[in-house]
Amino acid sequence: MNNLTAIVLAGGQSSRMGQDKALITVQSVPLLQFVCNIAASCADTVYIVTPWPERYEHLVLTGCKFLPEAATQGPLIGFAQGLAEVKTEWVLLLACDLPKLRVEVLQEWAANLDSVPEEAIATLPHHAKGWEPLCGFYRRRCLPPLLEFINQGGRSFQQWLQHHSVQVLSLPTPEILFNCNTPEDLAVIQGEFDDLSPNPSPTRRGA
Ligand SMILES: Nc1nc2c(ncn2[C@@H]2O[C@H](COP(=O)(O)OP(=O)(O)OP(=O)(O)O)[C@@H](O)[C@H]2O)c(=O)[nH]1
Ligand SMILES: [Mg+2]
Repeated sequence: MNNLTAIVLAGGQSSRMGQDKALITVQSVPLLQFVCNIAASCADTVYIVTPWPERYEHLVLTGCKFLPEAATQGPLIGFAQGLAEVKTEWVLLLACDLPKLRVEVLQEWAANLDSVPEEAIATLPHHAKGWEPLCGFYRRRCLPPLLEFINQGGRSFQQWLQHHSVQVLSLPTPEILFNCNTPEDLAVIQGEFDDLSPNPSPTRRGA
């Protein structure tokens, strides 16, 4: 299809949510399944990096392959583990808690990877708090500097990216990065989808 692999990270503690975010359903679809299906529409190979693949075996994850981790050591280490398997020049990295991700936006970004300057190791959205490292593209050749950073004790994407050239990905709407971390975030997203439904719940509409 193209020269792209995707890595979906699904090994977080979900401590703010209080239950595994990967299995939370939005419009009846578990979040991990939603994100992986979008990833599979953009990339030939999709790896799911997680310490607990058995939790997700019942999901419909066509064309996706689990890469089991020994333990949760944070997203940067999970990414490095996935990246070690990648054979393509570019990899799309995604969190599993992005309920507003849009396939057409990722496909458009993927179609423009050829125009990213050679010196950039990644192309990512940027917002007020810095880079959005878990919804963007990295060059496979960033693995050696990433491993060096990790071996020196580094665990933060923001700190690692500070040392490198990164190209900004333009966002058609910041909404697609909506991160579902807490029960309040979940209530917001479920409320929005309820409002779009042809038969909105009478309790939400109120009198
Ligand atoms: N494979 C893997 N993924 C991780 C790890 N830590 C976080 N992630 C993933 O990284 C993404 C972003 O995680 P966060 O939203 O920051 O948080 P979280 O750890 O899942 O949840 P909190 O405990 O509430 O911070 C999610 O897709 C997580 O599943 C890890 O150790 N391994
Ligand atoms: Mg998150």
